[in-house]
Amino acid sequence: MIVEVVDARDPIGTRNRKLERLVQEEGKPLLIVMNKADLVPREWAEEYKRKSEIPVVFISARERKGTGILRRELKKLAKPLLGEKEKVKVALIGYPNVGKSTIINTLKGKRAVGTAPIPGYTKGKHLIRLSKKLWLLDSPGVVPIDDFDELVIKGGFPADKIEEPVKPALKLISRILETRREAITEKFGIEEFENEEEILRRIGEKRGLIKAGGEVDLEETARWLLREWQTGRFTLFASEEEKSQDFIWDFKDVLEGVERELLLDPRRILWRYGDELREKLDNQKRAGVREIEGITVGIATGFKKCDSALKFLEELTGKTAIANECFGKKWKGVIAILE
Ligand SMILES: Nc1nc2c(ncn2[C@@H]2O[C@H](COP(=O)(O)OP(=O)(O)OP(=O)(O)O)[C@@H](O)[C@H]2O)c(=O)[nH]1
Repeated sequence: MIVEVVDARDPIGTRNRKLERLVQEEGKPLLIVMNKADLVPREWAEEYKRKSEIPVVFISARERKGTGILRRELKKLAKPLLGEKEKVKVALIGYPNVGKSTIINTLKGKRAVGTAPIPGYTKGKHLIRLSKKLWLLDSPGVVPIDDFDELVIKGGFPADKIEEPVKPALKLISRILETRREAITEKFGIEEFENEEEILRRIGEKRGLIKAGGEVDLEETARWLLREWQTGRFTLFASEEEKSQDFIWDFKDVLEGVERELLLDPRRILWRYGDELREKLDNQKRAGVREIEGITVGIATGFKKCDSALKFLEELTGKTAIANECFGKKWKGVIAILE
């Protein structure tokens, strides 16, 4: 089976139709995995999925979202083969830097394969067990890119090592304008412009990348922009603020319990509901807030730091935490009383 890994921000640029045709001609099952879905809005992803004639799954390997769906889809597609074969091998194929190694790590659940923002990092081959008969093969980004500027945009050549970065950066800007023009305004505050070069110059001005004579250092600016793009810090879509709205509010039960018992000391709440919360705790951000007799009780989990979880609750409620208790190992959560 073939899984074509694609960058969800640039599916047109990172899908390879020739490869897809070849796989289909061979009669092998093909699944398109749009990775880095955390960098695109959900509606956009769903629209894309609806239009595709090949099965598509959106995931964020880095945020460990959607991997359950991916596993299920792999098993579903493998089903017709599983009856007749001893072992079905799943091969991940894609351009460099689309996140193949990160996907493998996530599916395996451990840090099995090295990942790095430096393109071309994956070396050698690994077989990883997905189920008794289903095996995943990690292979390097084998899809060749002929055009150098395209190679850079797709992250196939580290931005810092490019000798002449301006041309690929201008091409990237032009690609961004084509895909989603507003991103330039949202990210850099640039509303009107003559052409790509003016955009690049103004980005340099904003970042203070100025040469000795007072002119904008276009090359440094180009490298910076390409680096932002390659590492995923520059997103075409939702800003961080919009993304933080994307929470699942499912502590209703716990909060109702808290209300019933009016246990307003967070330590006691944690003691009583700790196991339940720990069970629900993973890296998916969740939060719940409830007013109980003029006091606000809030729970948030799935954060890297307790402080961030607490800050989130404070911002959400516009109140200050007067007591809180932190919990969780890798992913942290907090339960707090806010006033
Ligand atoms: N935002 C975001 N970044 C991701 C995601 N998955 C991977 N990345 C980042 O993309 C970069 C490349 O990831 P890798 O897993 O090394 O990519 P690869 O396809 O194995 O790359 P090669 O080794 O060059 O073939 C790293 O900086 C990852 O952290 C994701 O779901 N979201």
